[in-house]
Amino acid sequence: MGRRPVADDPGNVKVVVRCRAFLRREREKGTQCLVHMDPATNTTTLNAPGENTENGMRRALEDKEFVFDKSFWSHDEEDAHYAHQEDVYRSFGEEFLDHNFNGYHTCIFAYGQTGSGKSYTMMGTPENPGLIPRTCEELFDRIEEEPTPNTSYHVQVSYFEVYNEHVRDLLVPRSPLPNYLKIRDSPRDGVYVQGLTEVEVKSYADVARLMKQGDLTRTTASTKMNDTSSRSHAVFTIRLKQITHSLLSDETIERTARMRLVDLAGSERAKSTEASGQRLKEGGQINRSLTTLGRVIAALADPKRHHGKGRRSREVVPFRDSVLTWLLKDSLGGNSKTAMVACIAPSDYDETLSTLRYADQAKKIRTRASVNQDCMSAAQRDAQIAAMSEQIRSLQVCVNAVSQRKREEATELDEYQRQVALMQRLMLENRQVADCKIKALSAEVEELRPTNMALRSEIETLKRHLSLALEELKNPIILPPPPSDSPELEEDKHTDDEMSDDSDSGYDEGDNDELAQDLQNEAQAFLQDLGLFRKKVGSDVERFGLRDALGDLMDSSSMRY
Ligand SMILES: Nc1ncnc2c1ncn2[C@@H]1O[C@H](COP(=O)(O)OP(=O)(O)OP(=O)(O)O)[C@@H](O)[C@H]1O
Repeated sequence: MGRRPVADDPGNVKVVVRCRAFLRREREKGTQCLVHMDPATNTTTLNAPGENTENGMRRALEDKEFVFDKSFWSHDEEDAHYAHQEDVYRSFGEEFLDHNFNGYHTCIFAYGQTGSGKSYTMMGTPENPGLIPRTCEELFDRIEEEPTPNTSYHVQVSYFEVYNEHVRDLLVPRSPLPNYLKIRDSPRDGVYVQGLTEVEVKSYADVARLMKQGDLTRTTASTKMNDTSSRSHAVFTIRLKQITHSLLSDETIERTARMRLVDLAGSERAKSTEASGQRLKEGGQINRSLTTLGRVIAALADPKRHHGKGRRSREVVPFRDSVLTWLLKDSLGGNSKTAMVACIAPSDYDETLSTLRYADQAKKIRTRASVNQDCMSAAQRDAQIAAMSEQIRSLQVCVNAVSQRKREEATELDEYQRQVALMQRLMLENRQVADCKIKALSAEVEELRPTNMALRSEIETLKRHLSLALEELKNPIILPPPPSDSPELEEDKHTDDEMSDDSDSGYDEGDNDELAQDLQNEAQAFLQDLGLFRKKVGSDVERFGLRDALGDLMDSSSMRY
C-alpha cells in the first residue's frame, strides 16, 4: 500500500464573526447595540458604550475595527443583509464539505462568551438547524447523488464532550459512575480518544438520531446569562471514507477525511453569571481551557514560529496544557483546514472586544492540510487483508494467553485468600485457648491465696521462734540462788562457798550443760522442721511464681541459719 504524494495545502485559519440578535431580557432593558458590521468589506466595528460605568466613572474606551473572512450580521432580521443559518452554512460550511470530499481533514469551532450564539450556530434548533445538521444532511445528499458507481462511501460518527478536563462519550447513556475516556497519541493517527464509540451511519436520519441522543447527554445548565448554557466543549466528528476501485488498473484509492465540529463552552465572568458552587467551578475550568486555547493560538500565530527552524519552534506551543487543546492539536497546528466562528453578543463591550481580539489572532494561524489518500493494487489489498488476518490471529493468541494467565492468577489469588482466612481463624482460636488458660490459672492462684497467706504467717511465727531460741542460746537466763533459811540449802551454801573459789555463779555447771543440751536439741529439731518447711515453700514458689517476693525472705532466713 502506498500513500500517494499529495502536496500540502498551507493556508490560514478561516475566521468568521457572527453577531446575534438581542435576547428578550436585553430588549426589555433597552440595551444599546455596540456592534456594527459592513458585509461588503467584512468589517466588524465595536463601538464604545456611551453611558457611564456602574460606579459612575467613565472609562476611556475606544471604537475598535476588525476585518475577518466574513462578518455575519444576525442581529436584526429586518435588515437587508441579515445572515440566516442557511447563509452561514452556504458561506463556508459548504466549502469545508468540499474539502472533505477531496480528502482533507477539517475543523470548524465556535468561540465566544456565554450566551453569544455558539450552540445556535453549530447545532441550531429543529426549525433553524445549524452548521452540524446542515453539513451532515448535505453529506448524505451528495453521496446519494454521486454518479460514480465504482466508489463506495463509509461514514462514521462520534460525539464527545470535554467537561471539567475529562472526556465523556456522548453516544453512551449516562451511568451513575462517570466513565471518562483516555486520550492517546499515535504516530499514524495523531491524537485520538481511546474507546470512543464510532457509529457507522447510512443516512442523515441515523445522524440526526445520534445528534439528539448526544445533545440530551451533554452537560448543560441554566445560568443567569443563558437558560441552556453548555457547560462543556462538545466535539462532533464525522469520518468519511471513499473507496474508489478502478476496473482498468484493478487499483483501489482510499480517501479518508475527518470533519470536526466543535461547540466550545462559553467564556464567562463569574460576576456576570452570578455563578456559585458547581457552576462557578465549571466556569473556572471552562475559562482555564479557553485561556490555554488562547495561548496556543497566540503561539501558533507568532510569525517567528513560521520562520523558525527545527523542533524548538514547535515545542513552545502548549497543546498539552489542557485536554481541549491537546485534542485540537492537529486541527490547529497540523493537517487540517480549520475555521473559527467567533460569536458575539451585541451589547457587552469587554467580552466582545476580547472575543474579537482572540479571533483576530486566530487569523494568523497557518495549517498544512494534506490529502489523506492511500492507493493500493488488488494484490496489495489482498496482501494487506492477509497480513491483517495474521495480526488478528496472533492477537487472538495473545488474548487467549492473557485470559489463561488471568484465570491462573485468579486461582492463585483464591488460594492465597483461603490461606489467609485459615491463618486468621487459627490465630483467633489460639487467642481463645490462651484466654481460657489465663482464666484457669487466675482461678487457681485465687484458690491458693489463703493457703499461701497461712504459710506466710507460719513462716513469720517460726522465724520469731528461731530468733528467740538463738538469743536464748547466746545469752542463757541465769536463775537466782535458792533462799538461805533451808538447812539443806544452808549446807549447800557452804558447799557452794567452799567451791566459790573459781566461780561466783549460783548455778551448778552440770545444770547449765543439760539446759544447753536440751535447747540445742530443740533447735536442731526446729531447724529440721524449718528445712522441710523451706522445701515446701520453695516448691510453692515454683508453682505460683512468687519467687521474687519470697526470694528475699528465703535468703535472709538462710543467712541467719
Ligand atoms: N443568530 C441568532 N438568532 C436568533 N437567536 C439566537 C441567535 N444566536 C443565539 N440566539 C439565541 O441566544 C440564546 C443563547 O444562544 P446559545 O445557547 O447558542 O449561546 P451559547 O454561546 O452556546 O451559550 P453557552 O456558551 O452558554 O452555551 C439562545 O436562546 C439562542 O436561541
